[in-house]
Amino acid sequence: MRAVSSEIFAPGLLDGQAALVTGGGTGLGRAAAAELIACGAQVVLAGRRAEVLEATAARLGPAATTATGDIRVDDDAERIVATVLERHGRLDLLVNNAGGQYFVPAEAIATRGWQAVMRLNVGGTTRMAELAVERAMRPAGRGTIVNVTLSPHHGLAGMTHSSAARAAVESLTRAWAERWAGDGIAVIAVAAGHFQTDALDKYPAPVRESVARMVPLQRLGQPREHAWLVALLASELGRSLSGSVVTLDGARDNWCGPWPPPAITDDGGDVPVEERRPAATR
Ligand SMILES: CCCCCCCCCCC/C=C/C(=O)SCCNC(=O)CCNC(=O)[C@H](O)C(C)(C)COP(=O)(O)OP(=O)(O)OC[C@H]1O[C@@H](n2cnc3c(N)ncnc32)[C@H](O)[C@@H]1OP(=O)(O)O
Ligand SMILES: NC(=O)C1=CN([C@@H]2O[C@H](COP(=O)(O)OP(=O)(O)OC[C@H]3O[C@@H](n4cnc5c(N)ncnc54)[C@H](OP(=O)(O)O)[C@@H]3O)[C@@H](O)[C@H]2O)C=CC1
Repeated sequence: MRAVSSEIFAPGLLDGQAALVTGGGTGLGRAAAAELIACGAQVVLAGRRAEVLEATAARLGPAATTATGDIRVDDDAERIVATVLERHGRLDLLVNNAGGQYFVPAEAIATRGWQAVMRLNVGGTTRMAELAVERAMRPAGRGTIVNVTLSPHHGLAGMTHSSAARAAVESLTRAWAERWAGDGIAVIAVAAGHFQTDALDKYPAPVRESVARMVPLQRLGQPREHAWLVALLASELGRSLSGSVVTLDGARDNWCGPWPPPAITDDGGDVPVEERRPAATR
């Protein structure tokens, strides 16, 4: 019996599927795992901290199990994928969600910091994708990989190392989609804007306090919204979206300052609208 059903998808949308969600113990990964389970999938949560994974698995119920490891370490990455196959005999969906960075001005990024961000976001994501394809998806002739990246795409002050890393992942997404199409494998990137997860607590106070104002929608994204998109991409529709970067960001990509821009607002704080020409001159 299904413990919790999806709020928006038909029951059984992902029945029989086995999914691996890296970084599945927290935030966006946990929300994605919960929605995949609500749609009928079995989910393996991967991450470095066993206790975090176990707590999430207990919360999500018997369809969730765990595999501890560091996606940057080849032996760990191999063991995580092997665990999924031993447990379920298949891997239909890899959500490459584990990733991140630290907040720092571009000119202050140390070489080791740049390398750490690249190793996690590009190296770890690449290795997990390769292993999923080699060990499970190509032999099965089918699979879907969802790579979580970052919006805005026009550069993000304080996270330029991550912007560069995620641009690389989006480029790889397009290349993999083309390369693996003949193997029945779909590859899609989800460029997440600013979402309300516990991870935001680590950012400097002025960033935390103003981040929602940088989103034209004027609020942070909710993890369940991201999770719905991941479930949709795991469905049949994901196959024809292969090679795409789907941006889920409340229009953040379209504006790079606070919204509305203070310089153009009227006394009430609203964006002014131009006057229409008189009807006779239109
Ligand atoms: C003004 C413009 C405003 C724009 C505001 C936008 C705000 C947007 C916020 C919302 C968007 C949210 C996006 C998210 O992604 S939230 C998810 C966040 N989660 C994570 O980041 C988790 C994963 N992150 C990490 O594990 C680490 O950050 C890291 C990627 C660095 C990997 O850690 P690792 O353990 O490999 O690295 P080390 O700690 O060993 O460090 C290696 C070197 O990295 C440098 N470093 C690391 N941390 C810092 C720091 N806090 N400050 C400065 N330098 C740092 C450093 O060079 C390390 O080398 P050394 O140890 O030799 O010093
Ligand atoms: N929240 C937001 O606004 C946005 C988030 N994103 C991205 O979405 C993803 C999830 O973010 P969010 O949930 O907010 O943040 P979290 O920091 O909660 O998620 C990161 C997850 O990845 C895991 N992880 C980190 N490094 C490794 C590693 N080397 N090997 C295995 N697992 C690892 C962490 O678990 P553990 O430490 O136990 O290993 C954690 O569960 C990240 O890629 C993030 O950059 C993108 C845009 C916006």
